[in-house]
Amino acid sequence: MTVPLQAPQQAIPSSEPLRISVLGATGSIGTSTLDLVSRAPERYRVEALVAQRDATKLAAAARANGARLAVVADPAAYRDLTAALSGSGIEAAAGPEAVVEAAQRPADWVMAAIVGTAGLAPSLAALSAGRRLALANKECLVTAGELFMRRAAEVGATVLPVDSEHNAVFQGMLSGPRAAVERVTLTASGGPFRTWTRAAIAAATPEQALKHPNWSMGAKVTIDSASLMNKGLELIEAMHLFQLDAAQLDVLVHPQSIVHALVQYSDGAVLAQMSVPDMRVPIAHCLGWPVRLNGPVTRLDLATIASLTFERPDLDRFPALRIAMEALAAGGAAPTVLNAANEIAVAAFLQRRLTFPGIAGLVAATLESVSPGAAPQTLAEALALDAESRVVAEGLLPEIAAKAS
Ligand SMILES: NC(=O)C1=CN([C@@H]2O[C@H](COP(=O)(O)OP(=O)(O)OC[C@H]3O[C@@H](n4cnc5c(N)ncnc54)[C@H](OP(=O)(O)O)[C@@H]3O)[C@@H](O)[C@H]2O)C=CC1
Ligand SMILES: CC(=O)[C@@H](O)[C@H](O)COP(=O)(O)O
Ligand SMILES: [Mn+2]
Repeated sequence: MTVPLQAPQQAIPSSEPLRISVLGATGSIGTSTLDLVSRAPERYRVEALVAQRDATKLAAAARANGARLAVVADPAAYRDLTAALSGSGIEAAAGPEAVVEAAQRPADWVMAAIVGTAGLAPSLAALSAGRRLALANKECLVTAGELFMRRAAEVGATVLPVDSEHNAVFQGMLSGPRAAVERVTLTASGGPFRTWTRAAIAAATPEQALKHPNWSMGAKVTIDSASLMNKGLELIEAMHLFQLDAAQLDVLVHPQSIVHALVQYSDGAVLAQMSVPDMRVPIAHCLGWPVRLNGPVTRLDLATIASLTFERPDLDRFPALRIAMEALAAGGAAPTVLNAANEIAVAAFLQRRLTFPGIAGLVAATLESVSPGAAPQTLAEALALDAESRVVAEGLLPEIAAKAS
């Protein structure tokens, strides 16, 4: 099984607490997940919580939720973690192998919310162990979507889409039949620069780019939203999750972020999924699946919102979306190169080593310099091409930074 596009007719019996693990527990998605879990502690048993190096936050979350194991990827944070967990009885571990082991630990439900390609090996490990995987980490699918979804099918693992648009598509497709789905539209807020001129965007600072109009998220996805690269990554993510062709997918800018996606059927019906922009809605959908939980979010009040507006994306002012669409159409390993270059470019922009337009510039230049070839078929192949693309992008960075300044 992959994304379960038919809801079971009966709820899965649940006399035992659901054993859950959260990869990326200290981040925006991880925190929202644990917020839901902490509201019904009798229903869940927290197994493993994983972060990169924020030992203080991780230990606090582990204590608050009675986790069995807390893991930091960065071995340098291990001492702080053991100190913060002292006397709690919670096991501590560190290093990339410990992260993969935590992902494979017996659990009924695993949230994959590590940011970037760093999340690929642990997410794949959880999937390969047959866990029900709530997938927030879109970079996994952009880098290695073919092999990721193939592995899910081979082991019969369930993949539940967490990304708000993909969760909306998942909900829209449940009305089925799958074969009657004609078109899928992902909405984009347009980001903080939606109405800015090209000249103003060229001078945008990290602080300005980090001010998302509607969502509170980690830095990397927030910068991707500002460049619209996020929507490009999401088109590739949707293609893999729902086995769609590039021609069946499109993007509509919707500044209110109330409608998250549209699924159009062969009879002309279009299903839209709506909610206030709060990730606890799609996370709760995945946590409860196939049952609907009672969610804590503000209820949608359309009369107060009054108007929902839609416009086409401007690919001239936001070239990152065009580049991602071209990588999607090119297929093969182009998305792997695109994702790696984008991770380098976003980090460089946040470090003020690159201008905002330099993000798209560096991704385009990297795609021109690396011959992508066929889509990676193994984790080793995906990680090798990812590493090679990062080296190329780092090498091109000074030239692109000079050009774009
Ligand atoms: N935030 C959102 O609303 C949405 C996010 N997503 C996707 O979900 C993923 C997570 O996003 P978000 O929560 O915003 O990101 P954050 O930056 O807020 O959190 C990232 C998490 O990953 C951990 N982490 C980073 N690197 C590693 C590593 N090498 N090994 C182990 N853990 C690591 C961080 O730990 P530490 O704190 O120690 O650094 C942190 O817990 C991204 O792929 C994003 O695109 C998708 C839709 C919406
Ligand atoms: C919440 C979520 O799913 C993000 O990926 C969101 O899509 C970001 O907003 P944009 O629509 O601005 O990209
Ligand atoms: Mn999204």
